[in-house]
Amino acid sequence: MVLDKVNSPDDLKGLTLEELLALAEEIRSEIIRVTAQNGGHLASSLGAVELILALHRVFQSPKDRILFDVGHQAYAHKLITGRKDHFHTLRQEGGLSGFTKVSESEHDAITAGHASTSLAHALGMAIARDLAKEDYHVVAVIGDGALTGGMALAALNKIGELGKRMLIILNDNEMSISENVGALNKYFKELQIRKWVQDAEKLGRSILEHISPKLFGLVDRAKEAAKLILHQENPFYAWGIRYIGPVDGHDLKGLIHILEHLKELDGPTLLHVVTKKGKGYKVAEADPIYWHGPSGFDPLKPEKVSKGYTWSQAFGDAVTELAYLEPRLFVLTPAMREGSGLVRYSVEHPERYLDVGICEDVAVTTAAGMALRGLKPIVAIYSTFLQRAYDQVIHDVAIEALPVIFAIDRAGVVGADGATHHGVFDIAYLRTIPNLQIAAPKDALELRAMLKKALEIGGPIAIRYPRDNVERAPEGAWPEIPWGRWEVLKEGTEAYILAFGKTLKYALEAASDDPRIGVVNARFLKPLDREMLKALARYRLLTVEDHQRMGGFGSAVLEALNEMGLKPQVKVLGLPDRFLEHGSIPSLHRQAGIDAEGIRRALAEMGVPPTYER
Ligand SMILES: CC(=O)c1sc(CCOP(=O)(O)OP(=O)(O)O)c(C)[n+]1Cc1cnc(C)nc1N
Ligand SMILES: [Mg+2]
Repeated sequence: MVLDKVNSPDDLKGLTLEELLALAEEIRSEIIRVTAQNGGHLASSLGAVELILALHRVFQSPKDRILFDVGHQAYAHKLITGRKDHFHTLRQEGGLSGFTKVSESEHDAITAGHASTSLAHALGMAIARDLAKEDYHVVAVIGDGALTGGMALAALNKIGELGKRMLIILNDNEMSISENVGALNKYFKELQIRKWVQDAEKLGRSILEHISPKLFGLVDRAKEAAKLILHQENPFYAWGIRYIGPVDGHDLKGLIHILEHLKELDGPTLLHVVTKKGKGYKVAEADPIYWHGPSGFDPLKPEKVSKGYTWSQAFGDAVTELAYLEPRLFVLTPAMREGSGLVRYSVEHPERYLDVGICEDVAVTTAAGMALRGLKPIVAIYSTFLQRAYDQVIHDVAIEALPVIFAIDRAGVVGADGATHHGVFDIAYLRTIPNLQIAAPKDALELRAMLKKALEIGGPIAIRYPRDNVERAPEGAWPEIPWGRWEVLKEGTEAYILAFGKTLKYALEAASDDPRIGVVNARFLKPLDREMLKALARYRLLTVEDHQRMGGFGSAVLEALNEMGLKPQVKVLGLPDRFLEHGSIPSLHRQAGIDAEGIRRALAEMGVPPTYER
């Protein structure tokens, strides 16, 4: 195997083209093999194999810095940068991260996971390089989806103005997780269709075959002039960035050739490569949406597997039905149609559905604009990605108490995607915002009740729910819910567990048949149910949440007790003040002590030990 000979990118330099092509196929097989057992970002990584080999052939990592936006497409990069013997641990507890991670390898230029960060990182690195009068290349690989993010477009604006030497590789596969959106995306498609651009490209390259790279700049300038004369208003020119392409992102020889030339150029250059998401694996090429992130499959007989009925689907079903009852309802997603359970809704209500691209800030403020003009928008968004729109929640929604609902999916630890994706800060970053209410349903029925009530009462409301399966609620069921009121699920004589959201199941398990332990579904965090809290203050109280301990639900309870002048014995269970890495959700909960065992331990520490050894 050629891969056996590759322990660092330097080992690529001595390989023949045939060996490189063979290596690409070996890498594809290894990516399929390991993703089949561990799950992971299969289609994106298969589509970037040739590009990554060409980059590491031409540039000298780690001296040259090669950045991968989102970092989910970088499995080939991991395999050729000394991690092939650990690749089987991908996304497993204690194993390799599923994204690039600075602390994992000197070849990982950035810690990624959230989209659209690579260009600003690259700008910063180029400035630092030039200030230190050092000499290395900065190369940023960014997907067409990630390029829809405002951070990326704003960074381009600055990069063009400063004219720093760097190479931006636009990996255009016309896909985000769903089909990509946006005017730029439409323009790229047009570019690929305009045969003459490709012919001009081929002409330019064939001339280069016979002349020295030095003149490449001339040809490049000539092409620029040609494009300008032909009114080829290429947005990158407006940004002051040299645009080259589109070129075939799977033509290894051609990529090496053009990268050799581009590395000689000064100033910022964007190379537009066209790739096929899922390249080299038929099922993934045919359905890059499902195979973007499969959770595991038989590599010889790859079939889609159902993950069971999820909270995301429960949300999708509820809003799809609600839209028939409430004509002003409008649902927005920042590029997460499938993940947020909105496929059915987008088909049944296309005129009241909007995928804004990977720009959560735009999603929230667009919703604010809609609310100001009479609509009732719901922003369907992962907890971790809502972090990208914090100011918009405050400035554009909460100050005017607009009727925007935040359906916060993936609230809590999310498992194999790890620290960049755990949704464990939203309570802390939302609960201090005036006018904004926060709730967490215990099941799909309560989710339906909360969504319907939230539409009726208006005002910004955040409803958070976990990455988990949930029992399906009957279609048409719209139970009433006493807004702001908690629910006692089990009476107790000595202590009460106040559980918020997902941890309720652990609380019921821990209390099980122990008459001393009561359990409360503390489903409203803002407003807290102060009346019930006051009534329970004569017991020992244990709060538990799938969220950072600091600033979470428990903090809110402590503050409320303090304001009411009540001083019961209280213990707060939550996630520790560190980043939890990737691993299985139950294992991460166990490590954090918020599972049933952890709750029992906490109760014992409070003087209410289990009635018998378990
Ligand atoms: C992994 C993850 O969380 C991905 S990968 C991905 C699509 C990226 O499309 P791109 O065209 O850049 O790459 P491609 O897959 O190669 O086509 C999204 C939207 N997400 C979720 C997401 C949402 N929002 C933000 C801020 N970051 C991320 N990572
Ligand atoms: Mg893409």
